[in-house]
Amino acid sequence: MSSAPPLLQARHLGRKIPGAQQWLLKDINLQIAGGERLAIIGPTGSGKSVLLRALSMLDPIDAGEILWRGNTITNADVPNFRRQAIYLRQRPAIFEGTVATNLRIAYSLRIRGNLEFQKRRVIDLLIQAGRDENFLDKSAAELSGGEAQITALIRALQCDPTLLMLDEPTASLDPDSATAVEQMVVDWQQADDSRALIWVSHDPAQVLRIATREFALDHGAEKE
Ligand SMILES: Nc1ncnc2c1ncn2[C@@H]1O[C@H](COP(=O)(O)OP(=O)(O)OP(=O)(O)O)[C@@H](O)[C@H]1O
Repeated sequence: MSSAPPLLQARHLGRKIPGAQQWLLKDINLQIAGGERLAIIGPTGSGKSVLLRALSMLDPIDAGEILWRGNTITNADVPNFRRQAIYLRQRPAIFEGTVATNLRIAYSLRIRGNLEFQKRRVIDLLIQAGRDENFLDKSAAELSGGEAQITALIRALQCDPTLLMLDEPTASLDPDSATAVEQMVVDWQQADDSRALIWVSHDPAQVLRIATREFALDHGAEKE
């Protein structure tokens, strides 16, 4: 029986403080396959965000390698990787205009040129996140932190990634909104078993609700 390589894999991954010798991440080995929802957990300052940024190829690494579907990701592979693996930081980038402008903007990016804005699907996602169609006309400048997170998340989901990497996506949401957003993301993953999710969280109750597996960090290394 042949087994497919994992979607994303880190082998002996290390990252130092830029310009210094001190390690931020040390000898990280992890992998995630389609169908999985991996929670990265650990105390404040343990390196969760640094790890997610490294895995999403946003920061250079100083040791080891990152593989996508079994192949090391080279600079030339990054656009293709970004089409399939979307990373969302805790405070998302929001552009001028309305929420709708922000959702349409994903399609103006060359790497996603074959996709079209699907209003019905967007409205369904908004409803799932506890908003409605009127939210599309809201000025982006007036969005709260939590509303910006919802906007960025829906912008990512409508791009049909294979892997979604989320850094505390509910950090600015009230408990009800957070639960709704958790369910929206879990539903997205469960709709297709080739999809996978990495979710940084420091909330054990949330991890129990969303994750199929955990990866615990402590001082930049996997917790024993
Ligand atoms: N570029 C950098 N230069 C120096 N130190 C850094 C750099 N980036 C991150 N750090 C440090 O690395 C440690 C881990 O940071 P990180 O943001 O990954 O923590 P975290 O586990 O996500 O914490 P939190 O739960 O508070 O979000 C912190 O001590 C942080 O100050």
